[in-house]
Amino acid sequence: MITFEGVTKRYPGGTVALDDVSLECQTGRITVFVGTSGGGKTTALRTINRMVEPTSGRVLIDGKDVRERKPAELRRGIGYVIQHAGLFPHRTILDNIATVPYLLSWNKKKARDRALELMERVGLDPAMGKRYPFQLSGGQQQRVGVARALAADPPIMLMDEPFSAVDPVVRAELQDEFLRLQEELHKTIVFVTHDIDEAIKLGDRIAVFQTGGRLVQIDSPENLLAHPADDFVAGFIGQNRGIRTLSFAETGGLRLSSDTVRTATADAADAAGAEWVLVVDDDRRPLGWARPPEVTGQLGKARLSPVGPTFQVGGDSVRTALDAAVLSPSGLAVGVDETGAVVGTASGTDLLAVPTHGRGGGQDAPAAPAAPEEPGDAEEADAGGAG
Ligand SMILES: Nc1ncnc2c1ncn2[C@@H]1O[C@H](COP(=O)(O)OP(=O)(O)OP(=O)(O)O)[C@@H](O)[C@H]1O
Repeated sequence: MITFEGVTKRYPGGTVALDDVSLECQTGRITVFVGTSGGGKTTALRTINRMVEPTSGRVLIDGKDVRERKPAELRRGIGYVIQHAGLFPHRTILDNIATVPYLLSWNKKKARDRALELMERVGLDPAMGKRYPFQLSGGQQQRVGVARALAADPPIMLMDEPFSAVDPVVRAELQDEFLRLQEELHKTIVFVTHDIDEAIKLGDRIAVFQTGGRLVQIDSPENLLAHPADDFVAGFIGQNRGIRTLSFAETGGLRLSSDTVRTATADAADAAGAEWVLVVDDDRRPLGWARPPEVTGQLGKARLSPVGPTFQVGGDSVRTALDAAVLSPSGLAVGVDETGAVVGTASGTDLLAVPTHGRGGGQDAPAAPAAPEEPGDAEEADAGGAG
């Protein structure tokens, strides 16, 4: 657990980057810092590994003040990933990943074996190990950055906009793989982003910072969407709040209808009353939508409209199912099981009747307003270090 206790940071010149921030980052979970530009997210992140020293207040890791530990030793136990990866340009990919193991005096073979293992873990071909950073794409460089941060298996990872510099498709891939990796590794992760969608996708908890370094709300994504603490948070989350809330509603309990489902060999007369029927093969795989009033003979012989996106019952959220309904020619979403066989269909109204409930995690009190203080004179510590 990482604990911020009344942390304030005033830079020389008077800028208040953090204003009496108190919060907890739970062990083994992802806490995301979001908010306006200049809201203090990066400053907050860097107080954890002592790249920034607070003017007042304390940061504790598992109850111990980080100031009791030497910065270099502290940082070896904390992975750090930044935008553009920050790789050493004149070192090979393998040596970049092995940076911290080398610092820890592992022998060269062990360090390189670990680097190779991590390349596979983050989805990189180990053959790339001999290349230099400039010979990799932006997305590949970010993967190297993640591998490097994981090299010494630190329990904590600090990630400062790690996926911001890549295009949206690569970004979504990196996010998905990051979540898969976290399911295996259970690191305590603090992740900075300015992108609320990224925060909602990745965060177990989201901390929203406002200009002036004020923590406005820390909450689960569901609660943040459902109960923004104030107009600032509501505005920051933006429109589509209701639709986004549906990302957390599960389709497992949905009652699906089979009334509209027919096999390809069925006769159109059998579905005469229906405006649309979903035609399926013998394994109940969806083939397409037919309009019985316009079809004579076997349904499978009719001109079928494409099924469009489907949703996996119990696996996908109501938001995905609703998207499938909107894009379906019939207005009905097609629910399938894990083999792709049709379970049944649901209308938009059926889907919206599903209760949305949280994944857990109560609403914390927002940070108290700052007490006025004299400007501090703490200087920023060494801002380098890849560990
Ligand atoms: N070394 C520094 N010296 C003086 N002021 C600083 C320093 N670093 C940051 N600041 C100021 O502190 C405030 C918070 O900066 P910080 O980088 O933490 O914000 P942020 O929320 O991460 O912003 P962004 O989303 O734009 O990266 C800003 O006003 C910034 O200009």
